[in-house]
Amino acid sequence: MVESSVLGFPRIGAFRELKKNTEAYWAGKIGADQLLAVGKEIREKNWKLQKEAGVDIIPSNDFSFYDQVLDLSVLFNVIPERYTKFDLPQLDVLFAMGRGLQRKATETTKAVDVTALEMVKWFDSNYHYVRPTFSHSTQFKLNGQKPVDEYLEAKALGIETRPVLVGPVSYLYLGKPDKDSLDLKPISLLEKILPVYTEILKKLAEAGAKEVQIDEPTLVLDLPEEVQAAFKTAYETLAKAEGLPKLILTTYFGDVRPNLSAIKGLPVAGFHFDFVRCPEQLDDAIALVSDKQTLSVGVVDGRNIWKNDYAQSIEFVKKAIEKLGADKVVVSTSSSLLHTPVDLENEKKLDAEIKNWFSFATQKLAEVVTIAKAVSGEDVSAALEANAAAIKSRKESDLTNDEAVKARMAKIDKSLSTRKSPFPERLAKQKAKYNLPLFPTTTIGSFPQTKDIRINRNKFVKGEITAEQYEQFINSEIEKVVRFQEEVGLDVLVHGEPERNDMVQYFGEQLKGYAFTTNGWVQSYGSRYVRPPIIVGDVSRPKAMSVKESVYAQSLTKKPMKGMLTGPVTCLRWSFPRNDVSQKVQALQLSLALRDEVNDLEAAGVTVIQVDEPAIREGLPLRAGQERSDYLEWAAESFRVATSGVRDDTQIHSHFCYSDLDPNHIKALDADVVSIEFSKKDDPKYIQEFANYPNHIGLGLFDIHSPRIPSKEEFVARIGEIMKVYPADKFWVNPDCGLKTRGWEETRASLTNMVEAAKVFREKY
Ligand SMILES: Nc1nc2c(c(=O)[nH]1)N[C@@H](CNc1ccc(C(=O)N[C@@H](CCC(=O)N[C@@H](CCC(=O)N[C@@H](CCC(=O)O)C(=O)O)C(=O)O)C(=O)O)cc1)CN2
Ligand code: MET
Ligand SMILES: [Zn+2]
Repeated sequence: MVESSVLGFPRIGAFRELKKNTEAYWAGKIGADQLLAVGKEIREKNWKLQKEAGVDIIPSNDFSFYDQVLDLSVLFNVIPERYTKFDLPQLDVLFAMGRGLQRKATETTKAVDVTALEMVKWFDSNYHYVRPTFSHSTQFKLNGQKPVDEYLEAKALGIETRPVLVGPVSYLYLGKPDKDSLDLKPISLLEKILPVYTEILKKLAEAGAKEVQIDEPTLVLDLPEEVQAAFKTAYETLAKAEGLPKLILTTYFGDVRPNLSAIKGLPVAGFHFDFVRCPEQLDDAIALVSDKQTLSVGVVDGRNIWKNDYAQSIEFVKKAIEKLGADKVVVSTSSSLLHTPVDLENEKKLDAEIKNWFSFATQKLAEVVTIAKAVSGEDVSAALEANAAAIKSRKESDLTNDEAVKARMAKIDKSLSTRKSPFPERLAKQKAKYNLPLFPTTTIGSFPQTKDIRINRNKFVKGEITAEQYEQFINSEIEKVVRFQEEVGLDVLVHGEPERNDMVQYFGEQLKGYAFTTNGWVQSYGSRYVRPPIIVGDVSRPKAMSVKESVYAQSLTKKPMKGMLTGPVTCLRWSFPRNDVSQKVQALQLSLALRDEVNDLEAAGVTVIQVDEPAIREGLPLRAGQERSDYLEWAAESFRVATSGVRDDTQIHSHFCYSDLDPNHIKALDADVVSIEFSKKDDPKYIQEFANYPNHIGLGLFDIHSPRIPSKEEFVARIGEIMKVYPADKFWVNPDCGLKTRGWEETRASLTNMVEAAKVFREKY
């Protein structure tokens, strides 16, 4: 009998219970006990759901109140000193590391003021992890035993689970040195961290765990030699320790082949590979596995929502069984299901035909179980027939093909992706037109999405207020934001995006070729979730999407107003994409739709236009090579197709966040001004790299994930530091990213301080 396994299940709850309670806890509305109880309930539900679906290998320790990598940092005491000096309870230390904490002293507690750790993209997904931050003084030791507690919790429910841990090499390699230890290479800490891994693994074994899923996703990256070598050191050391559970070395999101020599012959009990992302690695994976090891075959997609093609998966798994034998093969999800919505059954508004093409996390449980049964020779013919019919229905549907879009795509050429003049000429015309001061100040687009805004939108969606009432409400929000910016003294204004539920979903909802969910939430970071819209067919724009709001905002002020759009690559990356058409084709279709929008904005008098591409780095293929250079080409081309239909004196802005960027990649977009997240970038080398960026640039000056307010002096110090290497006449002053997750009070205070700091430099230069 071939076993089925799941690498991780969404932890947000079917109706965002985790978000609601976490935020209530932060607001002081519920206590820690209640939050902990909610976590426990979610875990129990998830385990039971998997058990009832018939999954053989069920994960534990896939739950987290914020992020699984941050959990490990707390567990291993990788906690910079600045978080430990306030005597906070451990849960609050964890949240302070994740999102910063600033609060006044009370009679019983000290004042706290600490910024968050850096948050970065989890590989090429829209999930973000909190980057482990090491210093020379880091002392590894166990703080508690979360993985053991959760294993025992499941066991008490009568459910045997397989705990999940990020492995030592990936954990170190995904980290970075703290500001006080910039010369430290995290991987050099391997020997020091292995004892705590040994200790927690031993405790798991003592609690009864037979096997542990040890995630080493960095194996799908191009790794420096010392990191490759670290696998041998790590896993041979762990194998020597006595009384440890079996380890399943788990990789996902890509191709492991270039690193096979690093893991060949390692003393582990088995390997997991992602064959959805890279089916071509099957033969090598089979060859890697010794007769004592197992191969977990990831064929059910943890990153997308399309129904599994059973016929194809069964044939695939059978190839592994033929070579290795049924007892050596496990059928699995490709990665954790964290990246998919919880349950398709909670979608009440999806068109029935389209809904039948989808599978969310709960449905995927049945998929791994059915495939495992099928390859074990059990009769699952009814499920196979229904599946084949759904796959066929999608292939043949008229909903996916649009001849007009295809005809327009065929006509894309160089003229469509080149601005009329090179940057220096455009710059001269833009300077004359906008006459901005040195160190111009601006924001990235969104202003606080208050409860009031969400409630009004919710009423509108439910039909409790009319379209006119809603429009009036949005207009009053726009006016408030415009007046606020004038008052604070910002130079280039925004309308604040109050009409948008999300920067991608909002456009998806207006584009043809898309489907969207009402409850398909996926965790993006901490308590922030998204409902990625789903690209089901060829994409086009039936009518203008953002012109009305931007024109209204511009009508309220003499200062330049930025039109605000989400770029083609980001629309693609933050949607669930089609898997029957290339990403390039989907991005170019989106770029044509956006080009029309950009041109309409210009024609309506909105002539500073920001086209955000925060996901451009995330889309970069994980390994260097042909696929990566192709991506860089088509990603930049799509941006330019969207933005190059405008006059020279129309100023195109773009914005990027959450990644280590390469200025050369950004250069290819040829935007006039870019703003990038920067406040957590401490490495002077990185600042230097951006000093050579040819067009104008705003290096983000404060972290917008944290409610913390930087003082004017802090801004002055930071700008001063950057000015040591940076040409003053190219520098814009702005936050890291949009302010939608912030409250008004912090927003007002931070922006006031930021503008005051800009004035200091205007006088100086
Ligand atoms: N797609 C996407 N990816 C991104 C980003 C982004 O902005 N969008 N930013 C970066 C960081 N990631 C982020 C992801 C989400 C959020 C975020 O703010 N999400 C909101 C939800 C946004 C949303 O869809 N809001 C809807 C629904 C809001 C809602 O919950 N409404 C209530 C009703 C109103 C109420 O009582 O509050 C309900 O449905 O129950 C709306 O405004 O209309 C949240 O989790 O709170 C921010 C950053 C990278 N990736
Ligand atoms: N314009 C968007 C905003 O300000 C850009 C966000 S990038 C994640 O929210
Ligand atoms: Zn951003």
